Amino acid sequence: MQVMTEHTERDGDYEHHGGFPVYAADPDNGGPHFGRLVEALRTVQDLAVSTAPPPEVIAQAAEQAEALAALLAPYTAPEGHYPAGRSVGLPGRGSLLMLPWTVEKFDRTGVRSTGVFRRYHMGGNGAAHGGVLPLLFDDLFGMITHAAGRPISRTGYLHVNYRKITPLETPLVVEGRVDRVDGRKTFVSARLTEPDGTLLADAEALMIVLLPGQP
Ligand SMILES: CCCCC/C=C\C/C=C\C/C=C\C/C=C\CCCC(=O)SCCNC(=O)CCNC(=O)[C@H](O)C(C)(C)COP(=O)(O)OP(=O)(O)OC[C@H]1O[C@@H](n2cnc3c(N)ncnc32)[C@H](O)[C@@H]1OP(=O)(O)O
Repeated sequence: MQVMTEHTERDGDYEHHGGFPVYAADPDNGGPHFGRLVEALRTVQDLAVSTAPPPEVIAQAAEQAEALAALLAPYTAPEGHYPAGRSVGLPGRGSLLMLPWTVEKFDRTGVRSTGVFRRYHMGGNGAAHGGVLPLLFDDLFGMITHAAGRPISRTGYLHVNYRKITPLETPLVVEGRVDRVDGRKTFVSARLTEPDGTLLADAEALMIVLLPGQP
């Protein structure tokens, strides 16, 4: 996947991306063990919201979690200088915040991503939490805008239509594109479906190109 593509219609300003620093993808995806660490942490997240261990096991888990945090804490780095969010070869670009989905198509005509919602993403009665769908769509819309060669943009609005209960642990597809461009405004839309095409949710959003210096 190409990142920070070279140029667009706002050529002169493009390198500034508003007030954003220029990010680059991590070509090593965080090195040989990073993907494994992120996957293990995701499994811990799944278990943290779905297990009921006895107090002595909780105490042991707390100690191990505290030890892990102490191990990593000395290596805190500035934004854009850690692999999370920049490892485009990993699910969710290696960011625990993002859904662990895999980008399958990334070009000017749109972006498609596939994956599952896991136990961690559950809302009520076995279905995906309503809040994780906007997260999926928002990140997709950022990628769509980027893949279309637009400078860094922020979401002005994001509208989600929940059409059907979104299941967990079921392979799903999300795909979207730029519908229209009007100056700084990029209008985008996307659909979340089951592999057989059953529509679960659709969304539309307005992405607004940042002006120089805008945060
Ligand atoms: C990080 C990547 C690392 C590399 C890894 C590799 C690959 C990754 C791939 C892709 C990812 C790449 C990049 C993604 C990076 C960053 C994306 C971050 C996205 C976000 O983090 S997103 C967070 C939620 N987002 C906000 O936090 C926005 C808060 N907000 C504001 O910051 C301002 O609001 C702002 C600046 C957006 C606009 O403010 P402003 O003052 O400059 O402009 P203004 O208000 O004049 O709007 C201009 C025109 O939009 C119309 N308009 C505005 N809002 C509207 C609305 N709601 N409905 C209808 N129309 C609306 C106006 O009516 C006017 O229209 P007109 O010109 O026609 O009059």
